[in-house]
Amino acid sequence: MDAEPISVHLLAILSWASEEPLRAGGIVGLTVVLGYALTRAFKSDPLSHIPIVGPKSYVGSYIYALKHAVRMQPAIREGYLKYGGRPFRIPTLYGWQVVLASPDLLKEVGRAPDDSLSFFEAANQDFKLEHTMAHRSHHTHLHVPVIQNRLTRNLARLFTDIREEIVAAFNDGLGLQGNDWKAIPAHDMAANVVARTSNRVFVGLPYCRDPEYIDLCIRFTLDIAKAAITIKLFPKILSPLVARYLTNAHNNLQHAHKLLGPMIEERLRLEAELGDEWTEKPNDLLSWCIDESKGIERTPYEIARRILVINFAAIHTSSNNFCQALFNIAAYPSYVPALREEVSRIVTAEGWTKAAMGKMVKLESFLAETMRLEGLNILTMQRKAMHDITLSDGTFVPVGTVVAVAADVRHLDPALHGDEPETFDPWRFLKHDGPSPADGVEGEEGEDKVQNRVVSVNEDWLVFGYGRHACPGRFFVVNELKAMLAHVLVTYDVKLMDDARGERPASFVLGASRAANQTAKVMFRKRAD
Ligand code: HEM
Repeated sequence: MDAEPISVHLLAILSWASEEPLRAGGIVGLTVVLGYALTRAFKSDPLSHIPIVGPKSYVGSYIYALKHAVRMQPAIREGYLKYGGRPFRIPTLYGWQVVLASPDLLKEVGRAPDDSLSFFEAANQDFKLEHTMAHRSHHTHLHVPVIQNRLTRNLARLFTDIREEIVAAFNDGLGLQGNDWKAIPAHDMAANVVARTSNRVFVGLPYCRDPEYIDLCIRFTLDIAKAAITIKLFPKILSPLVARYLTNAHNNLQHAHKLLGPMIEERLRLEAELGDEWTEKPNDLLSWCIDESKGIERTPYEIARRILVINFAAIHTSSNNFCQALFNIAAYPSYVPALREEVSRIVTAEGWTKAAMGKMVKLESFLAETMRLEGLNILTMQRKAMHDITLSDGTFVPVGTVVAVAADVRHLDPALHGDEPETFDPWRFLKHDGPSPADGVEGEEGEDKVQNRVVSVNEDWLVFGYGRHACPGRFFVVNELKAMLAHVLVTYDVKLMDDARGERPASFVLGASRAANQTAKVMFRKRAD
């Protein structure tokens, strides 16, 4: 199945060739519709057995696809309710999106090996990774076990560095004077603090404070997304040339090599010279990636590229969720005293440690609720069929089809997550064990527990995916996000801008992805006490 209809290529050629925008607009519009209709009309439909959401006619489904290109959520919900958890498909501008929603099928997809339902090939189709990141990082994944095992195991030891970088990054990023309020562009600030903090652990000082390197780490993900759109506008045969000359994918990789290459070279030299006697060896993700790199992976260029690949997975995912939680702190001030009390009490008793973060159950529930309602993935766990497959419910999935799991509708299902699922309830995931103060049982006090650890992966909680490709960075990032939020709560007052009129900045939704509002500002002030 070719996922890029002829119309998309025609659109590209026409819009490049024409110098009369208005007339070209009309011609392009007509061509898109005709191209799409022709593409579909002359192809047999290998997915005809999977029910469709929206109109069944060619032109009707194209108009439906255009309408839902911006917001796919209502279409997914319609399919979820209409087909009662059975697979369904939605027309998109690039072909059919097959959606799975039943717990059994999502478990099956999560467990499927990559030579059957491929995570990497689905990501490649989306982001054209073989051209934007080059094939090596796309096909080798040594960083995944490194993140999953070594990063996770070292979190307690690295926590002092994480905390130090958070404090410094907020100080530098906010630039507050005295006790005055200051309006801060929330999204950009969040990206900067997250990129610095994460890279303190990825590559260490001084690189995590180098504005040029941090800018590259933040920009890289967006450049990949833009490059993928450009590449998809042209026939596949031209992809390598388009990636090389019409996008800055290649320049970004060169840039990373220029910035990190000398340091990586020096580390490789010391490793070769001193081996196990290198007592000053940095304890960071870069060192662990070097340890695991063999043969042609073990060059400064390849290792620098791998660090960018890790940033691609880490920065925007983390900063978006931090920004969404920050908007919730600003928009729902009535919950702040309880959160502040919890953070102050635990930090006073334990200090700023990983163990202390684990005890902040109200903060964890607050973060989980933010991710449930404002998480990045409306659809998740995209997988591409590498051969014809028949799922356990009998659904036939032809080779080349991309399937995905409906995360949002499960997160909004009242049977799974309780009443009023559309409402932000920061204590939704708290459970009080034992008597509460209101019970008046003397000498006994129950304790709050969080029912849903954010790092969980199960069929009802899909923010980090599920199964063999569930996010390996989740243990790191949940600690990082909690440490950042705890720091904000006890160090700053935060409120919405006056002109927001009490309304939380709306998220930006495109297709099946959601991002925090990119332009909204939030007011910050250093707390007096
Ligand atoms: C709040 C932040 C984050 C969210 C919401 C998130 C979410 C996800 C999701 C949904 C997947 C795909 C799971 C699947 O398809 O089954 C994934 C994969 C991945 N994530 Fe994260 N992630 C976050 C942060 C991070 C961080 C900080 C790192 C690195 C330190 C990271 C590294 C990765 C990698 C390498 C993969 C690919 C795993 C594989 O190839 O098997 N992520 N993440």
